[in-house]
Amino acid sequence: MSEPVIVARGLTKVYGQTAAVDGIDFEIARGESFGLLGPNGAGKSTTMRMIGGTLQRTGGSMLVAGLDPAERGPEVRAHLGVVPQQDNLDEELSVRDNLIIYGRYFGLPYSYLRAKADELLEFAQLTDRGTAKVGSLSGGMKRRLTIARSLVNEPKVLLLDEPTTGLDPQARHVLWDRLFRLKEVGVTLVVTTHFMDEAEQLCDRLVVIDRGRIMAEGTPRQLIREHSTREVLEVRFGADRNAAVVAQLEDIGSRIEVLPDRILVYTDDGEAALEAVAARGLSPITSLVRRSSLEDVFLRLTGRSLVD
Ligand SMILES: Nc1ncnc2c1ncn2[C@@H]1O[C@H](COP(=O)(O)OP(=O)(O)OP(=O)(O)O)[C@@H](O)[C@H]1O
Repeated sequence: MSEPVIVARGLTKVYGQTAAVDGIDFEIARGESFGLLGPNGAGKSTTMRMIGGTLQRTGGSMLVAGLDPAERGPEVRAHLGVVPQQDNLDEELSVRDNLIIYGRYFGLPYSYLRAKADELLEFAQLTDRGTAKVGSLSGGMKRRLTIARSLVNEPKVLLLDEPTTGLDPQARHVLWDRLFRLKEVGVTLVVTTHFMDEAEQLCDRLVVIDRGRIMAEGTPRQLIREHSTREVLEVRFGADRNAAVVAQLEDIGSRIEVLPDRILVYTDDGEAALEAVAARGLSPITSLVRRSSLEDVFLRLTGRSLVD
């Protein structure tokens, strides 16, 4: 790995009796797109806030661009763009003024900010909405504006906490496209998400995090290869028949998972597994063969689904 831009060692945050983040280690390289994938409450936002220096850790160490955010918060934040989980734009101001006023917090001059705002509006595909009040924008537009705003000080590292939660599929794809562009010009992206497709789309490398601990680390492909089979056969029999059929499915794949609404058969050849199910005289209500995903990795590691 090239020289890491973020290094965490034994990073810990304890609230009362609860460890929200329980001694985690990770390194993020410059230009890398790094993900923290985990369900609600896993400790992702807490980790992000410790990186950004807005929350004090209770243990371990952390360096961001060679500086400790606990001691040098303002300097660290000058290197970072921060996109919080909830948009905190000023709804009463215009789209353009949101960018300019945010830039003033960094002490940037108006002459610079006027030109920068034009560039960022174009990046966010909001040029024709520059004078509109933020309150009139759609959720996807607000999200793009929040990202544009985070870029006003030209940060080399962007922290994105659940960037597409609450957006419809089309708005998510537009946002991913914008993030790809940033990645192309060398911005380091640190993304938290509980969407496995988002992690697969955006992240070069990720950690799977659950209850404040790292369960696994690698590229999406490595994680799938190490913790799952090539394919998965999903069959639905109806909840009342599940128990009766499970015993007959057990030796078809290398592993099975029984979820409330379906049974997952892990196998390298889903079609062959489906034929084996039919050969036993079992007829599922629906069946589907698909590639293994990070959701399967999470299920394997924790016994639970990413999204409740
Ligand atoms: N101020 C606080 N006081 C006490 N407990 C907290 C506080 N903030 C977070 N926690 C707890 O720490 C754990 C991790 O929370 P965190 O917000 O980091 O999770 P997350 O992975 O970001 O999930 P989400 O996607 O829901 O934000 C949770 O159990 C949460 O209840």
